[in-house]
Amino acid sequence: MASGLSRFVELGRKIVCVGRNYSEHAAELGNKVPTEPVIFLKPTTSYLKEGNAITFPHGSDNLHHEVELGVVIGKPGFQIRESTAMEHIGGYTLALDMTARDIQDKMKKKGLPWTLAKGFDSSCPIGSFIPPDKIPDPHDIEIWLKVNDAMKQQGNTKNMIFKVPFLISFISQFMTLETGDLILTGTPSGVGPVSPGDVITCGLTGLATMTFTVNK
Ligand SMILES: CC(=O)CC(=O)C(=O)O
Ligand SMILES: [Mg+2]
Repeated sequence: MASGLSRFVELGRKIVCVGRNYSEHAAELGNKVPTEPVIFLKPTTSYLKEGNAITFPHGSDNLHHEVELGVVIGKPGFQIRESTAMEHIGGYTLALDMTARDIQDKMKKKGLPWTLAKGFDSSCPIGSFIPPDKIPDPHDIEIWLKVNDAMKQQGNTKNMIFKVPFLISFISQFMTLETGDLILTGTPSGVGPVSPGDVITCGLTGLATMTFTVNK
């Protein structure tokens, strides 16, 4: 039986994303700090493993990097209480929420969903599986991203507005969380564009790094 990362990728479960979960990132894009989590989904076809290239989606000239802590669900649940939410975590991963910012801006202006801006093939590069015992507290991790060796994002998960147990509880009020589901917990500030040929390297300090190239 497959284990760890291969297990959650092979299961191909849903990707639930949290937006605007760091106040300095909400501000840099001119968004208000949310009073409840902003949630959206990526399809399972957006997963990308290391060794494969991130590809610009159709119609976009402004593709942004967003580095995020990913939480892998290890035990299914519906309407999970915040007090027991940590029991549902099977592990963690490093992830990118690649975003076609031009498409997203157009959709935001029209009040339409962000699906095409966030859910294109290769929009969810992920790193290796991190067992839960390696992260006793998901709210004390340095998270960073470089483009071609230039540091672009440097944050700490302690600055999340909505913490992981709250997010698990909130999301599961609406949809069942299944084993292998991945929750992307939002990005710190410093998001910005990438170009074809760029190399993105990112990490959770002391825990994980990963590298992806960008293709047109
Ligand atoms: C503005 C966004 O794209 C929201 C998002 O994904 C985030 O991580 O914040
Ligand atoms: Mg994001």
